[in-house]
Amino acid sequence: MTSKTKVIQSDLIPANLAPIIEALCLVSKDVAKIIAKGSLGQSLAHQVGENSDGDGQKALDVIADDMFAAALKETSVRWYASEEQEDAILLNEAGKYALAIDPLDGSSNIDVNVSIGTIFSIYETKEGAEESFLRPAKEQLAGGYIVYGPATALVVTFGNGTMQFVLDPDTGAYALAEKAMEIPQTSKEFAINASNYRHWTKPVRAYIDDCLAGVEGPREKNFNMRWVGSLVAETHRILTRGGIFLYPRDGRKGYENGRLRMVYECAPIAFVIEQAKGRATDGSDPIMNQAAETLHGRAPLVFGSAEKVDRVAAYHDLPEEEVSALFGQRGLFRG
Ligand SMILES: O=P(O)(O)OC[C@H]1O[C@](O)(COP(=O)(O)O)[C@@H](O)[C@@H]1O
Ligand SMILES: [Mg+2]
Ligand SMILES: [Mg+2]
Repeated sequence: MTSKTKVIQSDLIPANLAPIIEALCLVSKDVAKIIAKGSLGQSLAHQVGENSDGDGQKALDVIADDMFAAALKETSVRWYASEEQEDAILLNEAGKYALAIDPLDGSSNIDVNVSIGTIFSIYETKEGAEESFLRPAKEQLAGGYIVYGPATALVVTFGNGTMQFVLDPDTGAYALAEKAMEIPQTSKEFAINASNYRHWTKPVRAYIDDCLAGVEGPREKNFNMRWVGSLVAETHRILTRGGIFLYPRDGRKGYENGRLRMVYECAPIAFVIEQAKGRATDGSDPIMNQAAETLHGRAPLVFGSAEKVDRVAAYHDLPEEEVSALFGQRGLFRG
């Protein structure tokens, strides 16, 4: 990329947010290079600490966080809230925006060469940090992610559809690949960490049981399962070929609201999905209408093809006796 060409050039990016998106793209190129060096480069996967959510902090979590914070300090971002920092930090006193970020999502995959990513969310800033981030997800100005996979791609929405830009290794710039992504409405794939089956609530167990029952069960068709352990990778797959993702609340201590954090994971992913004509709920109610109570507060997350997400909500609405019934007696809409 010559110094003249911008890292991302598109009239589809609102002018007021372009400098922030450019900063995210420039840092993402450096993060992609660090990841691409793998074990030839600095060690990325060893634990260097613990974040406020009690997760082990990998070296790359912290490296990426430092890189994004430093670059965004030069933009109009006033508050910077990160998975890797206890509290939001003041970057630019005069900044107009509040940015929340999961600098490195899918950390358990860093050392096994599986796709990982960065998730971000942008709001109009308010005076204080809490009021800037603890607000309904539908107030986001922008939401998106960068996935570091076989291709490095930026998927972003500003409220007028979901766009995909791909990093062209030949030019070193992100180029528009899709102007309006739409989630395919039919798919036979579901994504859930099935090892937690015994901890799930009855509606979620019933929904998965009925998928597993295949053609012999009430769904009368067979399904396939995927679980990458990287939210951005699952999101990208579902945006591209449909399906449903579930990280529900479960009975484990600390998982009363699932594992994913509202401010820098659920809210931006919900925004991207809804703008691609999909659906994102906590199992029953839209994520976009909800606000986190604390910066690292969690929310159960179910998203994907609208009909599938609606079906999960219907399981939550079933009377207790019907949920517990063996599959086949459920009064659910057929199809
Ligand atoms: O290991 P589990 O319980 O299956 O959870 C996997 C989920 O955890 C996450 O890795 C959490 O994100 P971080 O890696 O940023 O902490 C998601 O990307 C992924 O969907
Ligand atoms: Mg994450
Ligand atoms: Mg993370």
